[in-house]
Amino acid sequence: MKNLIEIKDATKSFHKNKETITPLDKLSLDVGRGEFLSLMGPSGSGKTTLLNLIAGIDSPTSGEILINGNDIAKLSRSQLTRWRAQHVGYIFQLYHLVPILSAYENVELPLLLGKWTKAERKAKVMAALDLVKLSDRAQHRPSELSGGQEQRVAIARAIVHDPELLVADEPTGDLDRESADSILRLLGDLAEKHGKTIVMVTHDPKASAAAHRALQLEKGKLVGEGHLLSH
Ligand SMILES: Nc1ncnc2c1ncn2[C@@H]1O[C@H](COP(=O)(O)OP(=O)(O)OP(=O)(O)O)[C@@H](O)[C@H]1O
Repeated sequence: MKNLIEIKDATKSFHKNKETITPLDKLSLDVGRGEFLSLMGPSGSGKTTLLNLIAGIDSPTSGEILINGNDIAKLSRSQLTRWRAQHVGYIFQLYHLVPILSAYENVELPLLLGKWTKAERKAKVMAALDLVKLSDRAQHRPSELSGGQEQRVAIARAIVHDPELLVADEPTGDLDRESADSILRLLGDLAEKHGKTIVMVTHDPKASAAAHRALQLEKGKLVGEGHLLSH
């Protein structure tokens, strides 16, 4: 199977008072294995809603979300939580690191849910920190790191359990250009050298241009494809 993600007619709607809000409207989308995809679009166009459906944080009102051929829209809340812990890494704009823990301990967190021994955890954490080029900062706390380094720790935490899917919501939104570019190169490497499938929401055309494919959302529908900037 070539695609990791196959979304078929996914709709998400909410009822508020007597109004129905439809952040996603019968959206269909395929994402290949090892593809780095960016989603752009105006505020309120449904980008985060779509990302949350792909990551199994939320379920669609109707439609299918096939990941690896498995329709996660059919899973119960607890099945979805278990599925997510195994298959998805989430990267946030503001890193969401635990301030009182070291970089090492932050990266170790997702592994504490599994049944690895301490030595196995150590090998995985150090491999992830090595991949983001921060093994020399393992004992630093987030406040002792730059924004770009904090985001690298957050990426190490997202990949430490070796998920095939990474979702990133504005991962460079809080970074200066140089740090942003280095994070984008890292995400590109994770797709190209490590086979991760990455779906990234961004408002930054330059970040979007770093992806293999860029899609534009408007009012809950895909309206266009292509890069706003060339490489
Ligand atoms: N739980 C909810 N209940 C009601 N409406 C919601 C809910 N979640 C999202 N929405 C609405 O769905 C629409 C799309 O929201 P979404 O966060 O997906 O947009 P976005 O494209 O990510 O925007 P931004 O770029 O500002 O983050 C918005 O109008 C929002 O108010």
